[in-house]
Amino acid sequence: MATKLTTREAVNAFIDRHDTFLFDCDGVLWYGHTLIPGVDKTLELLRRKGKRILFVTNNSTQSRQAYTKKFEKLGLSASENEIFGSSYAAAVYLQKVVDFPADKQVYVIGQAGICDELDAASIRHNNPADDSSTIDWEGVEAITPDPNIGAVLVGFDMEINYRKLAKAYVYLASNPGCLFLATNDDASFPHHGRTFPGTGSMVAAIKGCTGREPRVLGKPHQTMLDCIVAKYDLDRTRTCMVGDRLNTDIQFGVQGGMSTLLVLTGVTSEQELHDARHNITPEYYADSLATLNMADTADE
Ligand SMILES: O=C(O)[C@H](O)[C@H](O)COP(=O)(O)O
Ligand SMILES: [Mg+2]
Repeated sequence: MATKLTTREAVNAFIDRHDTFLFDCDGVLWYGHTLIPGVDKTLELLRRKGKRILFVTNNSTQSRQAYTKKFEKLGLSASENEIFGSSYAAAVYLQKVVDFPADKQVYVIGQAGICDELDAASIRHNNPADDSSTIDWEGVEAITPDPNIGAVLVGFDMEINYRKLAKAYVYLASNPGCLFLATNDDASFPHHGRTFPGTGSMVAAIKGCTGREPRVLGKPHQTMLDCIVAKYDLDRTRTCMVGDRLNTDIQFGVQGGMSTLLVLTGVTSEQELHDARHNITPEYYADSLATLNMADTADE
């Protein structure tokens, strides 16, 4: 049963129990370019208490470098090496795990974040914007298998269209050796208290037509967490994953041997949390990350 943080004593005990906090971004820190009220004070408070803070986002639309500028614009501070996005996870996977061949190319469905991280890892790829126009059947018939495409990588793409789906389909259906990768598979995207189609919608379209399962590189899959734990030599038992989605953030933390805090400012409502149909339960939950601002500050 999840414990709701509602008192100063409970918040103090929660904070004292942890050395490191991994924060999800969309639905926890912000909606798009709007800060969720009070979270800036929470990050300041935790840093004043000497806590390590890292950011782990499934949002593939921006690179780590671009995210540092977003943090700055919202009055938050975060260095590039404190940010782990699913585009970075995909680039690390292709470079370090797959050792992606230099003479092959990745066909990307997605936005700048993926392209920038692949560039940083010296992995060749298409420019998704080149495929953003509509297509007729003559154009579809001109799409042919391409043995130079070694992987199809799918992320959040607000310009998804039939041309892109047809290319991904042809490359994957014609070549079983072509990798099918997804930055993440979140079903929905939290935006100002509502939800909209998430990356999982784009991934499902290609799963549906090819019948192939992608390797998903973002939360809840543990590859990204293993990188973070190794890089910072984290003690999982004194690390807390803070997120708004049960089947990515909280599952990521539970499977990773960490404690977990669900906040109700994103995709999960209190009613959904208590719905017994899902089997993922956070250790703690709170109305917002800003709930932690109740903590004592006397001992800083
Ligand atoms: O559809 C998506 O890609 C996700 O909703 C979005 O990226 C989630 O980002 P996060 O909550 O992990 O920061
Ligand atoms: Mg989120």
